[in-house]
Order: sequence, then C-alpha cells, then structure tokens
Amino acid sequence: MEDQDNSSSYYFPDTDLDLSFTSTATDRTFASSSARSSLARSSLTLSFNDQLSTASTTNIGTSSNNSVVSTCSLHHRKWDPHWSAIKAATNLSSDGKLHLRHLKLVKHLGTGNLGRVFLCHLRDWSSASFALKVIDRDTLSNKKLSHVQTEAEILSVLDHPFLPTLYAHIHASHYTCLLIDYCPNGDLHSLLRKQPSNRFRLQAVRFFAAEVLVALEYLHALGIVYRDLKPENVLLRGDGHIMLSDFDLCFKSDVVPTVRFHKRSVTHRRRCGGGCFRASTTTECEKVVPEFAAEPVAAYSRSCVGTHEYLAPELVSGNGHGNGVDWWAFGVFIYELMYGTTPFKGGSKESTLRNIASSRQVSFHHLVVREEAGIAEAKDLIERLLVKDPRRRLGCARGAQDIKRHPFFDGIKWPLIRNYRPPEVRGLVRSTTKSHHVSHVTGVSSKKRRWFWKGLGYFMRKNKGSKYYHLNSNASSNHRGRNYYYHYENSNKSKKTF
Ligand SMILES: Nc1ncnc2c1ncn2[C@@H]1O[C@H](COP(=O)(O)OP(=O)(O)OP(=O)(O)O)[C@@H](O)[C@H]1O
Repeated sequence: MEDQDNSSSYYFPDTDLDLSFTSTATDRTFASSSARSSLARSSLTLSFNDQLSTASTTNIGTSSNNSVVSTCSLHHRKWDPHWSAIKAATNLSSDGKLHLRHLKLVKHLGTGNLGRVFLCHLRDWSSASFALKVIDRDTLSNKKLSHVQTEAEILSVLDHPFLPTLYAHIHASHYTCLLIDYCPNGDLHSLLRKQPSNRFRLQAVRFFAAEVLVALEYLHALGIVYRDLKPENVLLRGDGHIMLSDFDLCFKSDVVPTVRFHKRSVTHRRRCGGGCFRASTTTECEKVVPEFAAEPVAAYSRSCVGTHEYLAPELVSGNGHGNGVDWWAFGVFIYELMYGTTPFKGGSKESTLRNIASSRQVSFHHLVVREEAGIAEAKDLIERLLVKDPRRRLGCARGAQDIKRHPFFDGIKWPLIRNYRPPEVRGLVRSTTKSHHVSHVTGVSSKKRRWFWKGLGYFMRKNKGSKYYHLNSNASSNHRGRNYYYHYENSNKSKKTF
C-alpha cells in the first residue's frame, strides 16, 4: 500500500475549483500507470434503456461546487481505519464535510470509459489509501452521464466485503468524484497474464470463482444485474481478496426474496462419556432445510451491453435478457481462468458473436491442460452455466444457491469465505498489516474479540431453542478475521446467509 511515487504527487489546491487533473481522456489505450494490461477488453454499449439509466442525468451537475453528496456511515466496515480517517478529516473540516482539498493525489492508476482513477490519501492521514474516480462531466455524452449516475447509485447502496465501499461522492465544478477502496494488487486479467500459460491452478480458480459468486449473489439479492463480469473488472485488494468493480453497465430490477425447502445431508456429532477424553460419534442423515434465495428472475432489458467475449446468446440476439447473462458470464469467467482464453473467441469480434449465437456448444477437447483433481467438476459446472437457453441455465431460476451446491465448490464453507487464505499465485502480494487485526474505532484487539465471540457462542448455546438465534458452528469457530459472515438459524428453522 505504501507504493507512493512522491515525485508524481499532486495536491488539490485550497481553492476548490482549481483542480489539478485535466479533462478525462476516454481512450482506453491511454498510456498510463494503469495496473491493467493493455490487452484488456473494452465494454460495449449499443443502447441503454434500463430503469436506472433512463433517470434524468441533470441532477448530476446541479449540486453546489465541491460539495460532498454522501459520506455513508451505516456500513459493515464502519470500524475500518478508512472510515476513521474519513471521520477525522470531516471532523476537522470547518463545515463538517469532506472536500477535494482534503485529498492528496499520489498517482494515476488508469483511465476508463468514464474517467480517470487516481490513488490518493487524505492529506493528514497518509496511511489510509483510497482510489478516486474523477469524471469530467463536460466531456461526456448524455449516455455516458447516465452511466456515471448508474455507477454512483449502485455504489451508494453496496455494503459487502467483495464490493467497493463508497466513502464519499463529491461534486466539484464539472467534476464528479467517487472515493472508493484502493486495490493495490491490480486486476485479475493482469494477474492471469503473469501465470504460466496464462492459467491459474484449479485451487486458485475455485477461490476467485467462489468470491465472485458471492459478490454476484449479493448484487442479485439487491435486484442488480451486473452485466460486465470479466477478469478486468475483478480487482484484488491488499489482502488478496477480490473486489468487483465497474457498475456503469448494471441495471436494476425488482426482486422477491423466497424461502424454499430442499434436502441436505447433515453430519451430527454426539459426545459420549465425560471428562476431557470424551469420545464422539458422527452420524449422517438427510434433513429438509429451508434456504433463502433472492434472484431477480423477472429482470428484463433489451440493451446490448457488456464485453464481446462475455456476451450471453440472448444478449447477442437482442431479444431481451435478464439475470441469466451474469450466470453465463460466470461460466465464461471460470473457463478463462482455467484455460487462459474464452470459449467462443473467434478471429474477430464478429466471429466471436457468431460463435456465441450459433448452436455450437462449449468444448474442451482442443485444450491440453494439467489433469488436476476437480477438473471434471469444473468442466461440468462450465457446461451447466454455458447453456444457450437461459431457462435451462444453472442459476437462472434460483440464483447462486444452486451454483454453490455444485460439486466444484464442495467443501467451501460459504459463511467463512471472507476469512479463507487467498491462494499463492505468482504476482499476488498479500499485505498483512496490523490494521487488519485491530479496530481503530473501538480499539478492541482481535484477541479480545475472540473472547467476545467465544462468550457469545456460549451464551447462544445456552439459549438454544429459545427465541434467540444461535450461531452455526462454522461461524462460531471463526476467530481470526474481523468480517464475520453468519450462517444463522432461528428456532423456527429459517436460515439465512449474511
Ligand atoms: N479501486 C481501484 N483500485 C486500484 N485501481 C483501480 C481501482 N479502480 C480502477 N482502477 C484502475 O483504473 C483503471 C480505470 O478504471 P475504471 O473503473 O475507470 O475503468 P474501467 O475499469 O476501464 O471500466 P469502464 O471504462 O467500463 O468504466 C482500471 O483499469 C484499473 O486498473
């Protein structure tokens, strides 16, 4: 995180309107210090008629100069040192707001369709790094302005470890600035290019795919169809976990959460005897368990947006699409991480689109890969995701829960995924800063938290069967991290994730 290049540092001057960055270059091949490989594929938009983006874009430019639209405080990471830094800066500010002059730009990270992204620090708190996406509204068409609005709206509702936190949304003159988490490990596309034969080992594929799946599950639960999944948009945080980025092509729809019942085999451990040498026996039985699902099955859009190699057949045909485009893209994504290329790639963009729209099924026979344990399961999952008819595609009817149950993900304790150790892959540098273990807000160390959670687990067990929720043993055995994913059940046997 401390990779600042002071020679290229910029300061926002004290006058609010004299900004030190120049107008946005929209050329994706702009020479920059971007961590992204120059082979990154650009997203396309042919039309845009979705709910969020048709909203008027005028209000983006109407707020007063250099004002903060939001600094969200209700967030699962509000104990995070980044929030403490933001809070300290706003407390010191004369009007209690964060302004661009509080930020120090350190370096240019890259340029996208909408604007430039900079690594920045708070002036008086250099240990907290952020990414600042700066959008020059004067240079954008109405369509692109609507994308900016979509991105800002989506970012403002996100609260998930694998998605960006929007720390501040600042309007200054004709600039719109979004202050989000900085990901020092670049993106998954660049990381993939650093691997032997441009392929990840299956263990790494499983890790990245599982995290992306959980992020998509969360977005879908909010009714958000992502539409731009590709390794370029999966950024890597300092701790090696993922952060999905780029929400300008999303569309939002209604979602009706449901609880359904399905059979699951459950292992029971029973202790016999007393003292410390109690023996335990395990028994397996089948249990009907309720399962929470929230999937925007009624989502519908006719815009053709996304990245060629990742477009689902229904997107290419232009007959309207829904949530299924994300599960198709998820299949292409797993394929690319495993094989270093996408399954329908042709010699040109047009031939790629023809391959996707044709009846040709995904094939693996021409690919020579290391035979690793789990490869058959991975291929099976890809085949079920890359089903051309979205009505028969895995995930389309009941969402991520069905995909999580696929044998490829066997053994993953989903509630604990945030605390899994990221795989050792070439080029991924994991930072292990102390700040990961101490809450700067409460000053409570991880050791004290551990005792707290042990005590809470004991309390919950004692009250088992009462109206209180009790923690699943998976969750209560998690003592290491700060972000706890609870998989809890209540006495009515309803069960939820998150
Ligand atoms: N939070 C971040 N941390 C580190 N680097 C980032 C971050 N966000 C973006 N970047 C870098 O900045 C570059 C531009 O990102 P940006 O999101 O503006 O555009 P993009 O990803 O190319 O997508 P689009 O043009 O579709 O909006 C990316 O290529 C990425 O390398």
